Amino acid sequence: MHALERREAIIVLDYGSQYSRLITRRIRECQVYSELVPANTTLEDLQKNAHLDIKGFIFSGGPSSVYDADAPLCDPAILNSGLPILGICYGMQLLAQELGGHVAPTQGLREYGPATIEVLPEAAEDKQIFRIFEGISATPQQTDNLDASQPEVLRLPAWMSHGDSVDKLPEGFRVLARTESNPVAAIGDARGYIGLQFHPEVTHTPQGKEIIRNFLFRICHCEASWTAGHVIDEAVDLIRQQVGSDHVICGLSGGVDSAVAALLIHKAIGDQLTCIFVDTGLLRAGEREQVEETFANHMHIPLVVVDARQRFLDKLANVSDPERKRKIIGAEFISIFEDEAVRLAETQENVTFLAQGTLYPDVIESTSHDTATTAKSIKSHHNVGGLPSEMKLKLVEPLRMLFKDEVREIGAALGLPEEWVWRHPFPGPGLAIRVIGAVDEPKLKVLREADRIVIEEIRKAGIYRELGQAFAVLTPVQSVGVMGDYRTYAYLVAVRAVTTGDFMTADWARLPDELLGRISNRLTNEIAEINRVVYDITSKPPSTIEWE
Ligand SMILES: Nc1ncnc2c1ncn2[C@@H]1O[C@H](COP(=O)(O)OP(=O)(O)OP(=O)(O)O)[C@@H](O)[C@H]1O
Ligand SMILES: O=c1[nH]c(=O)c2[nH+]cn([C@@H]3O[C@H](COP(=O)(O)O)[C@@H](O)[C@H]3O)c2[nH]1
Ligand SMILES: NC(=O)CC[C@H](N)C(=O)O
Ligand SMILES: [Mg+2]
Repeated sequence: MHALERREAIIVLDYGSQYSRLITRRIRECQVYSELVPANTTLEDLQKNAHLDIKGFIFSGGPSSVYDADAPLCDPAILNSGLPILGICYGMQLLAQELGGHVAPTQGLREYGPATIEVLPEAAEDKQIFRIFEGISATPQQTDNLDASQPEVLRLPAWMSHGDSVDKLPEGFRVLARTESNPVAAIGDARGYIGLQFHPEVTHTPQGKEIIRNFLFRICHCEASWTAGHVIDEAVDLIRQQVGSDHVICGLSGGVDSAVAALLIHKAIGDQLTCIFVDTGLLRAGEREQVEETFANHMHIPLVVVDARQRFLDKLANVSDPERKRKIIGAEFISIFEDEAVRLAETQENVTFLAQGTLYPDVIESTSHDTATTAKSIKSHHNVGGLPSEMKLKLVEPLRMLFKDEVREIGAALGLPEEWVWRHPFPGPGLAIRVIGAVDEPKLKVLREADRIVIEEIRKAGIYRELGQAFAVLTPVQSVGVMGDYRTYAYLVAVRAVTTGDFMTADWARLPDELLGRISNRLTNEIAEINRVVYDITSKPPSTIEWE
């Protein structure tokens, strides 16, 4: 076992919630180290990890019901460890049942989505138990909606997703909050056992992060000391351990993720690294030149540029199914990396690793490759679910457990130029998944031009940084127009701009009318193949950010 530095940790037991890893991520945002482990992990297993100084546990939500015969439980030694435990949703129900309470299907309304919890004023009487809500208040906006005749009740918006409820408390517990339809929305006892029926880890529970902070700092007495510097040191250690003296090639795309992956690997193994940038022909206007120039100026790592434009176009000819496109592109990338590894092997020994800037959202939406979860597959991101089943190179993915904003923070700490840190993500399959349907060079040309105009106008309006992503989509729809008294029959382009923090959920951006007008004007005036422009006003969910 590698000797990692011993650090305070909160262990999250995963009962299968979509949000399990969001919990660990929220904890890390509070600068406390956290690990997600399968629900059947025992205290003894955990104690074998010398680097963990466990300060408390969180039981996640999950799809099961605790009274089912096959419901996942927890190691009794964890319950008896004397360490604080926060149970969320299923986790609260489990905690309640295992400590002698009772859980049953909810009488009356089940709760899915937004709800309002009322923190009971009498709960504040016992300061020890009330620590989880200490110092929490409604925002002025939330207070505006309050009933003035009941000023003492603290009402907070919260995200709910449950059909079971705790109907009998374990001994020593008291109810801390309720909702209109559920008398037990939060419970606690003096030892630091807390149950929340709502999800504090999602952004739809605005005070959720404060509640998690209370658990970490007031109940578990953690110190806020886990920083980007630690994450870097640890990643560097793990890379050295995994790679040894072998040579790594790193797929570099010009995006922030692969740049940060390359910097981390370079820090770990120096000149055992070669970066490879593939010109897929599916890139945006000027992108190749830009990547070459920025890389030469800022990174001191050898870069190989592969011109694979024709290869990709040939493979994609007449393919219109989005999943097939993604799989073809994923396989082509790998085949190119393997060819390059062979070429490099003429001058380097043991070229055995391929590094990618894969992030957690790529992993979770692609498949349940992540052993600790059972989430459903949405689309095959080319670098995860789109990978061929047999690969000659072994993967190094130092960012696989992180979210975009965490990667940006690490990039900044590693000295990546700000311009690069804040670049909008651009998917590896590139314009191929923004030309809806079959891809060919004439369509790519139209879209490349459209994309350039959209981004140019957004930068001019000074709102590039505020947006998570912005781009144009070339639809296969053609419609009738009139230009200079002529009839036109040309393409419909959709403009998409979203705001998001972690790219797991996103909202459509409320772009100013004038900006939308200018974009529409320029697209139709400057590109003959376009005579109609629409703006995409769907959030994710139910849509995704990309159209394919
Ligand atoms: N043109 C390319 N050449 C080489 N590798 C690429 C290319 N495009 C994508 N990749 C590889 O696929 C991975 C995933 O791509 P993805 O677009 O998610 O990440 P990124 O480009 O590094 O960052 P961002 O999400 O900010 O665009 C990259 O980290 C990189 O390893
Ligand atoms: O490297 C990538 N390979 C892919 O196959 C891929 N598909 C989507 N994306 C990017 O992932 C984020 C979420 O996108 P979706 O909401 O469309 O799933 C957004 O930032 C997308 O641009 C990809 N990135
Ligand atoms: N999201 C959850 O954790 C749900 C827990 C439990 N299955 C319920 O419906 O109440
Ligand atoms: Mg990219």
